[in-house]
Amino acid sequence: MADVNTTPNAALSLKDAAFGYAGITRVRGLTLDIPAGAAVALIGPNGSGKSTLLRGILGLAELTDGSIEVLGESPTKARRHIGSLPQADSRDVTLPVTLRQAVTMGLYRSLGPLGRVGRAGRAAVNDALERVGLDAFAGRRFGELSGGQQQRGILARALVSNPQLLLLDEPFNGLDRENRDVLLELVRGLREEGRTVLVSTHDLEIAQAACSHVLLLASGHEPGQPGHPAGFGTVEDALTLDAVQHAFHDATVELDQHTVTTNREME
Ligand SMILES: Nc1ncnc2c1ncn2[C@@H]1O[C@H](COP(=O)(O)OP(=O)(O)OP(=O)(O)O)[C@@H](O)[C@H]1O
Repeated sequence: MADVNTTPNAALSLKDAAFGYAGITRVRGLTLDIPAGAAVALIGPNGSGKSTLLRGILGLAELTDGSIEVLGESPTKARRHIGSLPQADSRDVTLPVTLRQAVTMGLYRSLGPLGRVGRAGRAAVNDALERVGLDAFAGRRFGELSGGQQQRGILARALVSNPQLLLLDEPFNGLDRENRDVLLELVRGLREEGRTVLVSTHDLEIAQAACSHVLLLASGHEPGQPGHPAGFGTVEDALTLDAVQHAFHDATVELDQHTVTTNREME
């Protein structure tokens, strides 16, 4: 098991990095090393650039300034070691396939679309389904599963290739308590295995319950200006009322042992 405090390797290294689209920077000023084995909660108001940063790590948003190394490589080269769960509104859940087939698609990057899924591949699919607690649903049509089950299924697809780095974009949104607890336990388990996890969330309880580190992003001072970091460190050091208030500037924030609420942005 990797110890996040002593692991010298950075899973992710950003130096004054900025990301955006069509030459327009949407999040900037990112200088940080994320230790291998850390679970990082990515927290910030709507539009502060959380998804853009996650897409930048995948090489899907443009690096408009600075530099980035992912698992010691460029984002594109590192992609084969990354499992990702995109935000719910960008997921295609209409595929006419079973849950097992949907999860098997997570192996295609290593096999190629025409490659054969051998015994090891089938075992990996079974393991991934078991991890998210959906082995009993493997033969169901994906579209017939509940929203929470679909979300867990997509997570199984991200896990099936045994990725070193997981990027989860608001995976807890809209989940009921049962689905949320399964996911929370899973994030803890991934971290214990020494994988690195970045999870964007509006729920500070998740940061406190499952993450070792937190990266707070604030939105630009004027509409259209890029987001920027408002704090990075261990959950104990960086998840302070001051830092959260800075990230959510004009919002009223309450931070207690379990929740942070603001008068906007967070549900
Ligand atoms: N594909 C895109 N093309 C151009 N601009 C984009 C694209 N995706 C996001 N943006 C813009 O980038 C900025 C940051 O958006 P992003 O989705 O990264 O924020 P976020 O912090 O993830 O917000 P939310 O909490 O609402 O998901 C926003 O101004 C958004 O309009």
